[in-house]
Amino acid sequence: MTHLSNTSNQQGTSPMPFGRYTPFVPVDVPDRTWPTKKVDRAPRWLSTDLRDGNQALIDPMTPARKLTMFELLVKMGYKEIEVGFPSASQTDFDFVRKLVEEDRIPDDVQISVLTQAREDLIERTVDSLVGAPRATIHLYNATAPLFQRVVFHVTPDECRNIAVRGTEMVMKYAEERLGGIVGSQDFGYQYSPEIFTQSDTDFALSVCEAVSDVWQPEAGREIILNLPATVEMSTPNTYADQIEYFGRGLTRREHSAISLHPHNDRGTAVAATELALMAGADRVEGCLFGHGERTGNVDLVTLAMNLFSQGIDPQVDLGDIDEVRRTVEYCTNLPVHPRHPYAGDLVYTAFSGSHQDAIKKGLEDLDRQAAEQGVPVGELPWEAPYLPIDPKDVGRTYEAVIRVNSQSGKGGVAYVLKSEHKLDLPRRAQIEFSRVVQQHTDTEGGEITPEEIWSVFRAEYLDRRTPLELDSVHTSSAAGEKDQLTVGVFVDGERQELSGEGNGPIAAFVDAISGLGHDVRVLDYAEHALSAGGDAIAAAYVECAVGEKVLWGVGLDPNIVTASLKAVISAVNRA
Ligand SMILES: CC(=O)SCCNC(=O)CCNC(=O)[C@H](O)C(C)(C)COP(=O)(O)OP(=O)(O)OC[C@H]1O[C@@H](n2cnc3c(N)ncnc32)[C@H](O)[C@@H]1OP(=O)(O)O
Ligand SMILES: CC(C)C(=O)C(=O)O
Repeated sequence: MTHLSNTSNQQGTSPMPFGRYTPFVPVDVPDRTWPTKKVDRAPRWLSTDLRDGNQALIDPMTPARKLTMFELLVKMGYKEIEVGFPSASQTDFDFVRKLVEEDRIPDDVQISVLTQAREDLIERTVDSLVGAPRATIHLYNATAPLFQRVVFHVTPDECRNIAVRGTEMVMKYAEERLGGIVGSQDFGYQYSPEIFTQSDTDFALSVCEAVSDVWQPEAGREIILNLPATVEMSTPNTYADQIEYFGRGLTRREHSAISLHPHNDRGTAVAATELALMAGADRVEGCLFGHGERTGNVDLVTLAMNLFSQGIDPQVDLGDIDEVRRTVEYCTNLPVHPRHPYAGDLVYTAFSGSHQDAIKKGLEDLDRQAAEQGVPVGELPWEAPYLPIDPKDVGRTYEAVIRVNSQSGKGGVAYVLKSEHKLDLPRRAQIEFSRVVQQHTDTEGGEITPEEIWSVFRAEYLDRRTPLELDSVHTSSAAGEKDQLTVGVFVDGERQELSGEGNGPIAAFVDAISGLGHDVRVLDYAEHALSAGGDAIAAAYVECAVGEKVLWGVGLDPNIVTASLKAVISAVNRA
């Protein structure tokens, strides 16, 4: 048995055998220009959900699920859709036939089908397209030295020849079976030097040139040269260098679309794609939510939303991102991660206190600006702490933006009370109540839902009945004189009538209950209506010193005076 010894490094011996791995050797482009370029429009998109995405599923999609996915992609606005590998299985072949025979391909959509460079497979592939209004045939063979040596047992020339022969066969069968329409405006051809990232870039270029020599691209007869990062090999900049280098060396550039097909082995497919677009690529192939072989293809949703968040039209509709996610989850039978950019369950949610505080302030600031300018918030430029886009723009709501657990502070709790119950607690009351909630989360653990926050709030401030409960209130005041007040209160369940006087009803009430031995001083007071209109409920917040303790009370009542007195009672009962 071979035993791998640990590898030494400068620090000593590592438990990881890193010495087995060879650093990637990038193509040399010292005068690269892409780092200063900007992406200012969406590329041409091709969704390969029904091919690369489907071939990598534990349970490949049933025909019904394939159709659901196709319809989703069309509805979202994808104009190029790879619908399968018709020579792989009867299911794939039949699916293409279904689209063609049932006339399901909209006029502005180009389907695409993939084949290896093998005659029997090419013939079958072309047959699947008979009667199609338009389509692209996509041929591939691997150009990397490892594949030439280990998989195909060919020399570089023989490898190039596989691509050339394959292209000739596509043209031959298309002439025969499709009436010579391949190469017309509507029937296209695509070639991929598979494993482009691991290939010698000059060699991959020479194979593409040889394929183009056969195809003879010209105006109205484009060739798509698709340069896959079949396996992502290195940092995103190295892919961008390969793409710029390839584009510079390519002849007939104006009749060739340079296409990207990135995979995500290193977790940087999105970045690699964005840099490669800066390096001059025209087109991107990927899958919704990054499905596909191993770690997946580049994620089309993230790419599109990244453009959107920079003020660029993504050319696809993600206005109901949850619906897109649900459909993809149904078709693939795989869940989308809760932290998936833009679409995950948790990505518009803040749990931690300082984030919640900043988001709450940001959303309030937008509300204020909207009110000042008399426009809906949706018409204002988006700017909010911690939220790169407005969740509403993808059909998500603010409701779930802030969730509360033991990491949360006053901002989150206050946001929940305000958004769910219209209670706008004064700052010190927020701090006080967030400590109450903190005690709850520390004891119970986990998240506390808005319903639980409300029930803790009620129990703490609104529902205490002892020692005092207000039953009736009668006030009288004359100009220049102190307020006179008579109240009926239950004292530990027993009704009593009390009277007091003071500068205002609260002072008169404090005076009235002082006879019961309650030493109360009012330190701060705030009130607001919970809603507009004559029958609105008022909320009163009173900060009191009750004996030695300083604490808040809250009262709700249609009558503002009664609400204030209830707030004082709330503080006394809490004390
Ligand atoms: C990176 C990618 O995602 S590429 C797309 C990959 N997707 C798929 O493979 C899914 C669909 N494929 C299939 O169902 C099958 O591979 C089929 C039906 C197309 C072919 O099946 P089989 O005939 O059994 O061949 P198999 O899958 O084992 O392919 C290997 C053979 O094809 C050759 N081959 C592989 N790729 C290519 C290619 N692009 N062009 C020409 N020959 C190729 C291999 O060298 C090997 O040949 P050998 O048997 O002489 O050694
Ligand atoms: C066939 C090619 C484009 C492919 O799927 C890949 O290289 O990942």
